[in-house]
Amino acid sequence: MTVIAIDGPSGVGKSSVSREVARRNGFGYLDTGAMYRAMAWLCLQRGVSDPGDVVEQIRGVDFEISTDPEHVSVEVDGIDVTTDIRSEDVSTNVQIVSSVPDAREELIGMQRDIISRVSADKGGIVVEGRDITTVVAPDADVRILMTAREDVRIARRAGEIHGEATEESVEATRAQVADRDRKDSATTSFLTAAEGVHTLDTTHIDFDESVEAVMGLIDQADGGNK
Ligand SMILES: Nc1ncnc2c1ncn2[C@@H]1O[C@H](COP(=O)(O)OP(=O)(O)OP(=O)(O)O)[C@@H](O)[C@H]1O
Ligand SMILES: Nc1ccn([C@@H]2O[C@H](COP(=O)(O)O)[C@@H](O)[C@H]2O)c(=O)n1
Repeated sequence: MTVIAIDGPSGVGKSSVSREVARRNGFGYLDTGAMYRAMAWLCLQRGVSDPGDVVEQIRGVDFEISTDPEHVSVEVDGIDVTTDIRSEDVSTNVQIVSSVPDAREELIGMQRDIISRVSADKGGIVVEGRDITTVVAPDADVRILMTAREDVRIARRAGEIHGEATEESVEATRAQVADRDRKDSATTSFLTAAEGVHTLDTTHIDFDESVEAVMGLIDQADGGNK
């Protein structure tokens, strides 16, 4: 069973690269950010923002996340929220959940259960987020911190949202990316690699090269285990 842990800031390419790496290896894929987003969606729907109440919402919810890299989906209380959790409202308010230590403990427990079950079932899993290499799966077989210069990440995200990275779209995206990283830095450490974690700087490499670099690190770890 192989566990690949990938962390990094907003827009660096964690989700897209992790999904492709999972696909190529026949592994499962877990987007932990989608879990925080789903719980934030739930709290926003119910008008809950008090930290104590946030934890209660999470404990009582019926939650499903697909770990199939070919088909990513998220359900909360039987409602498909796959698209809604990507809204600007959720993106700017996700910290109502991710900044609450008890809420994190709940989600980390769920993430560890999924990692054990799916890696046993599929032979491996690629898990991505902000605290996977350090807190959720510090014993993962391969641990990677993906980085890229902030202006490059903003241009990538702007291209994704607006179709192309024009001056206007870049400005509109800048605050979102930088703001989220600043807020997230208060609870998780994803800008510098912890001991034993590989840093993969993607500033000057494209998507395919990033995937190849992760595949190379997996091969390297496999070689070391033989
Ligand atoms: N190395 C790369 N070079 C160029 N573009 C890339 C690279 N890696 C990913 N991308 C593109 O950048 C965009 C953002 O990637 P992605 O959504 O995977 O980032 P993320 O780190 O998961 O962000 P977030 O944490 O905000 O969800 C996507 O359009 C993706 O195709
Ligand atoms: N391990 C993680 C993953 C995510 N978060 C929080 O969720 C937000 C959304 O994550 P995306 O990867 O979908 O951008 C993120 O901004 C964090 O607040 C987290 O705390 N830990």
